[in-house]
Amino acid sequence: MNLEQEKEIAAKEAVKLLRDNMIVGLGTGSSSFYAIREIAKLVSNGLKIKAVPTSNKTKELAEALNIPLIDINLINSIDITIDGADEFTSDLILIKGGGGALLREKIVASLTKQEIIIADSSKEVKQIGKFKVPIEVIPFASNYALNQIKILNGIGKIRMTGDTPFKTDQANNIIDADFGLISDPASLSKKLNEINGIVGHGIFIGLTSKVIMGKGDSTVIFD
Ligand SMILES: O=C[C@H](O)[C@H](O)[C@H](O)COP(=O)(O)O
Repeated sequence: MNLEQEKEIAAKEAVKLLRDNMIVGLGTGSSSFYAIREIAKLVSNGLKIKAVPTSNKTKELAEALNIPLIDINLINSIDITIDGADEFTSDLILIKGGGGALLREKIVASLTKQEIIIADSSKEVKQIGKFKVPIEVIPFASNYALNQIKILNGIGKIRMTGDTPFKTDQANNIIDADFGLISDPASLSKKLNEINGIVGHGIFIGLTSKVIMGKGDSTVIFD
């Protein structure tokens, strides 16, 4: 079983939680895309949902697959979201944002009653931090934020696409920051939130209901 198959197995398990009339958050990334494909099949077989995408890429995919969407500003809560992660611990602390979608993902997760994370078995860690923390910053504050990250003992680098800075859906920059293994994610999360110009970061704490991890040809649940 390879990691792609594990993502797919986890995605298939997660979509079993969908019911008629739910508002469903759609994650971003390769694991989420397996789930979106499964959701499209259920919709074409009559499942009645409305979906909120976490990125422009996911929105395009959902539209192409005829999944009905709803504007996030017309709703006050989301019943269930299926999203991926770059790292997770057994106590449901995550790093997200490898694809740059962390800000909308965090907002959607904050509105969500049941946040389901799907992952392959390579994403499980004892302590987060091997994967660099993605941090979204307004371009005006990029250098300031890099210096503030240094004060927090992190080494930040602006994410590039070739020769130009990667741009998020909000036209912001991403700083990928190496803090080593993070012993106190809550404290780091709070400190990053306090830096002016940083609009979001990829440490997710207290937002996840359940991780469904594909392992071999079955799933392991963390909740
Ligand atoms: O910005 C991207 C998201 O946080 C993804 O959910 C995360 O990077 C995991 O992506 P993948 O499922 O492709 O490993």
